[in-house]
Amino acid sequence: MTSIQLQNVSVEFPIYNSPSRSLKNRVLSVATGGKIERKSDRLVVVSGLRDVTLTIREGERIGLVGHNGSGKTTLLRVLSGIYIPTHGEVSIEGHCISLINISLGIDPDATGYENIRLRGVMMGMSPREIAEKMDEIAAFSGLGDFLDVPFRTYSSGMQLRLAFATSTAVRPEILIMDEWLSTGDEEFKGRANQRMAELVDATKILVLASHSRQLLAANCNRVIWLEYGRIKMDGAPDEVLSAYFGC
Ligand SMILES: Nc1ncnc2c1ncn2[C@@H]1O[C@H](COP(=O)(O)OP(=O)(O)OP(=O)(O)O)[C@@H](O)[C@H]1O
Repeated sequence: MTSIQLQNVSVEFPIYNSPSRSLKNRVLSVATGGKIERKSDRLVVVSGLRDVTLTIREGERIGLVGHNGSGKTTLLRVLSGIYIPTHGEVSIEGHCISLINISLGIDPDATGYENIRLRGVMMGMSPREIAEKMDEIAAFSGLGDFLDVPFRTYSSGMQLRLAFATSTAVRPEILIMDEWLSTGDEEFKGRANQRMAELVDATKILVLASHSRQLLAANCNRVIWLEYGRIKMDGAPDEVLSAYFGC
């Protein structure tokens, strides 16, 4: 059964070389959603997440909301295995793909085809799976003969087409996103939107962080509001989004 379980998870970023003496000797809540704490004379830490306990089950489409610095990206990175919590336990059952950075693994000097392989490996695809999907990814990218030349010669739109086509070629059980990926010119955008909708439909658990009420209301069946790295509210989208957006 696909599931995610977080037990008392905290993520702290120690700040070395910080002007710690200029920070007051107490917890500082900044105007945004972040928190800086002076632990001792020598140690200043920024809290990303604080004591988060959370269970996500199959079928749930989770939306994350919160002010800048409230911990949304930190949580997505913990779920993607990029950050190991400073405290607490994370247990993830199911094949998980993160679309937080779709250009991760891309080598500017490698060709389009080589980059499809590199990115495929980064996402945990086997060489055989990559070979099976190669034609479909190449066709979806619409890059034609450009796939034989180095990535660095592509326009920024072409680079995104390649990263998008490759990153959305797998069907994970758990999908982690921080935006609705939509890229390219009008023609590509239409196809990209459809591909994203199919990907989200096929996934068993979605975790999507966004500042867009419309996007969260359209795609989520549960919304979690983070503030200062903690869960402030967790419930039905209508209820949480109304409370967060204030209407
Ligand atoms: N690499 C890092 N080093 C130090 N502090 C960090 C790091 N990454 C995040 N933080 C801190 O952790 C807190 C949470 O940041 P995070 O990026 O998770 O917020 P967010 O909710 O995604 O914000 P936004 O809406 O602006 O993207 C912030 O106070 C931030 O300063």
